[in-house]
Amino acid sequence: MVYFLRNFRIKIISMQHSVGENFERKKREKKKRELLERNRVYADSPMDIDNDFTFCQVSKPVDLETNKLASDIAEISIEEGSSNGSGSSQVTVFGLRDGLSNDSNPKKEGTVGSLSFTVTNKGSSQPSEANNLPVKSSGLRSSDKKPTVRAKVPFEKGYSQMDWLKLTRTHPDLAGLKGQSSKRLISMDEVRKHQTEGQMWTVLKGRVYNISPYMKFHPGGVDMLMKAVGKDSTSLFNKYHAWVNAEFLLEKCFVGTLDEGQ
Ligand code: HEM
Repeated sequence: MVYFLRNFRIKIISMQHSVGENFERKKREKKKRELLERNRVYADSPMDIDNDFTFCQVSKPVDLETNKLASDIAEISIEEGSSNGSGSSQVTVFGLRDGLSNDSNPKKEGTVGSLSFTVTNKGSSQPSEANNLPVKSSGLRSSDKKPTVRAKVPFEKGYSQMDWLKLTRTHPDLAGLKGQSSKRLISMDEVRKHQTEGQMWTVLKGRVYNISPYMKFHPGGVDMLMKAVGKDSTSLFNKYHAWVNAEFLLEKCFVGTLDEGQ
């Protein structure tokens, strides 16, 4: 009896096992069917469905043709007025590089992300006010412009801009006024007369300075600054460095105001 009961229990347990195994197998098959179904939907996906993976949406590859076109554009204008309300804009291009400017199809359409656009090649023609397009004075690309030659000269020991600032704080009379007031009008004739060692006058933006003490401190060199002596150097100054704060640098060299009436 005991033997029979034990056998019966073993049978029940093994049945439970096979039912459990069946259940597990069916579960696995269902999962596999689902994966196969997904694989059918993403048929052109290079992913291997037998492996564990995460689905991710990969955007379309960047249009290399559009990129190439963009690198060939010399100048571009976007006409907001011609936007057709569907997020598309009219882009006018000036001066495409050689080869592209003779394109038989001067109009190109394309999209970048959600932006769609039409590119109209105007060849080498210059934009003009006549056709209501923005005008660029030279029509040259910035890379075509000649770089301004920097002619800074190395300063002698003791003649740095810091040394100059120290001197302006300590020297009692850099302008060489010898007690005379700087609140007076100075004629151009008088400026011309001051071209000697220690008294080198120049006019800058309507103010007269004695630039003699600044000579050796000038970062552009003595020779350059000598061109300013005895004359109005405003245009020369602006040509080389309109950004320089001469009012501050030459504050202690101020001798008077130019009499513009003469
Ligand atoms: C009259 C008052 C002037 C003052 C206070 C002055 C001051 C300066 C300063 C502070 C710099 C350095 C600029 C920088 O580092 O960016 C400089 C550079 C230079 N200055 Fe003057 N300058 C004067 C007049 C002139 C004049 C009249 C000429 C030309 C005839 C000239 C030619 C130059 C040149 C060629 C450089 C170096 C170029 C460069 O840094 O780009 N400067 N000057």
